[in-house]
Amino acid sequence: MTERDRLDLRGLLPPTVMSSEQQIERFMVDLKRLEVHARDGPSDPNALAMWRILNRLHDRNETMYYKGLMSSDLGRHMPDVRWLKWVWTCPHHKAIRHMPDVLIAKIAEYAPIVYTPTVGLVCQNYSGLFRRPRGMYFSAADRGEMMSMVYNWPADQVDMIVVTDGSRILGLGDLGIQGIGIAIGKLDLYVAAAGMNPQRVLPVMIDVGTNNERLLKDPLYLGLQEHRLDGEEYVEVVDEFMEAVFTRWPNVIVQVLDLPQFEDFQSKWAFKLLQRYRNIYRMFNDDVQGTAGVAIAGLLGAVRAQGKPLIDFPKMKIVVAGAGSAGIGVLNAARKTMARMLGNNEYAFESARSQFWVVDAKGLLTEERDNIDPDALPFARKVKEIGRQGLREGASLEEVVRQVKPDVLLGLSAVGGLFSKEVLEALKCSTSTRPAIFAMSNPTKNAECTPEEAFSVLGENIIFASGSPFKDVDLGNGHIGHCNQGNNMYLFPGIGLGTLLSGSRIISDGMLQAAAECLAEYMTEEEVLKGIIFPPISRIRDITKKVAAAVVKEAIEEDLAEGYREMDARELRKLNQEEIETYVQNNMWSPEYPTLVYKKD
Ligand SMILES: NC(=O)c1ccc[n+]([C@@H]2O[C@H](COP(=O)([O-])OP(=O)(O)OC[C@H]3O[C@@H](n4cnc5c(N)ncnc54)[C@H](O)[C@@H]3O)[C@@H](O)[C@H]2O)c1
Ligand SMILES: O=C(O)C[C@H](O)C(=O)O
Ligand SMILES: [Mg+2]
Repeated sequence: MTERDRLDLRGLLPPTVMSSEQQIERFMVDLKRLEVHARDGPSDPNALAMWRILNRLHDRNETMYYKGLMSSDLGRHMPDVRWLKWVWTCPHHKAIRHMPDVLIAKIAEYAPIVYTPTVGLVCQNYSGLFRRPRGMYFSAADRGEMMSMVYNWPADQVDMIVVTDGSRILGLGDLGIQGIGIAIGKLDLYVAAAGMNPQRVLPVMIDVGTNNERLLKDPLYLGLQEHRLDGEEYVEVVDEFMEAVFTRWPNVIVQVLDLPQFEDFQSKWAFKLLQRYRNIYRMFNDDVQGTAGVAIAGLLGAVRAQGKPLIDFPKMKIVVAGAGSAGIGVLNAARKTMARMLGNNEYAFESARSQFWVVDAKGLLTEERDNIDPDALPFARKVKEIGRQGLREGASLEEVVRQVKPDVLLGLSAVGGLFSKEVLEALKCSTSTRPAIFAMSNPTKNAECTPEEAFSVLGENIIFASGSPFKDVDLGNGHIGHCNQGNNMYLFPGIGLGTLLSGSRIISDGMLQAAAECLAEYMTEEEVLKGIIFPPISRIRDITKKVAAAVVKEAIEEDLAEGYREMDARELRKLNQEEIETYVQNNMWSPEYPTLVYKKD
């Protein structure tokens, strides 16, 4: 550590210091792991190999990497991965610069590699995959040092930070320091979808230990090998980190903006930290707030897909499986949206509550539950009420679905296959003309059901969305069962960009709501009636631009917008809708080489 401090490297490398022997062993074990995956793997070795190749390109040539991810028509010209192999074998960096068009790829093809689901596999294997550092590591061992070590980061400007403590990575549990992979993957979307400048994004891992016994015993694990800090000690570390990054990158004079997104924290901390920081710092929690917005857009899409007016949303009966950060975030937002439609008063808020049934690991949640989580408490059903519905505390998901006959079954449980054949059969009793199934857990194997399973049990008259990408289903009668990807990726890049460009000091509920409404309105009536309620990922840059514009507009209306660079608050207020979109568009980074040498013809 003394050597790292002399070289100003604190925080730029994972906390564990390894000998060269250990480094070689780590490399060899990682090499072998590919074989193991190939032999017995449910994991996809091909996806992991593609990630490695892309990652090397990311390290070597950022412009080319993002150009590859962002453009939209490789599919037609280059339907396979030949270009990646070519990049890999090309020895001359300069040669790449002269052949940009060859390297154009499409985001729909590569998002599943750099983001969900492959990013999950990457996190699970990150200690082995680690080659070059990317991002910063603030560990429990750095307490008292954070204010100075934050200056070790080489960039003077940082627009966007994605930070995780690795405690709940997708549906994969505690992956400790290896969770930094998700911060890197999310920031790839900030660049590719929102046009954030890759030089000004910072992935961060707060390493407060891990409770994953396998990692605690793994000699090649790169993080702190101690149990997680808890309570006040934990909060102190996160406080120190927040203070350090906001001290180095305040936004007033130098117009440098930073904006952290909290990602994949255990729910017990997610809500506490959100309440602690959201009114002081410009931050948001993607799993709580981003997911909620995407789910609201999906739920409103499901109402439209039944040919009903949006005002019918408060009549929907919704069963939610999973009451963690994502589930509770969705429940709160859906309840508020219903209440707003019903008159926005206390009575409306109270009556909206009765549209939800929450099933967690212990079954149906009621007021009879011992040690009830305070965040889930508002959604615990009254015993008398559910008695009349033939239900009880702890009733199984299947029973709940059978008795409630819901319009929507939404999963954020991280339990793959939870929507079993029996549960889907029970949904046949739904009183809806077109029930909706949202199997939102990630990665792929954690999805509550696949689209094939849903369409095969329930037939074609359903709406289906999943968190990870699946292919549409050929229903065999000339019809296609559409599989939507309901993932917070449709919102977080736009929320980040919109906040940055508005110059708002906080991210208000109104700004989040505007983002969700923008996504909900994005699909045309015709698309929605076909069951297409979310855009395809190939349109992510366009939807992100619109979401960002909606966030800027709302910040202006709420008088929160303080402006960005030459666009001060007064100028911002003069812009109409179209001009706001142009302003957003003009501030999106594109992967082009800057001209360094000008030559007269
Ligand atoms: N699609 C998206 O955009 C999106 C966004 C955020 C989270 N997610 C996914 O949602 C999942 C949950 O995330 P989280 O942060 O809320 O996790 P979490 O650990 O905070 O919560 C998980 C919840 O699921 C419940 N659960 C466990 N077993 C269950 C069972 N058998 N039946 C019903 N409920 C059960 C738990 O009791 C808990 O309430 C993860 O897989 C994550 O990838 C998806
Ligand atoms: O990372 C994703 O794909 C979505 C979400 O943030 C999750 O935690 O699953
Ligand atoms: Mg997440």
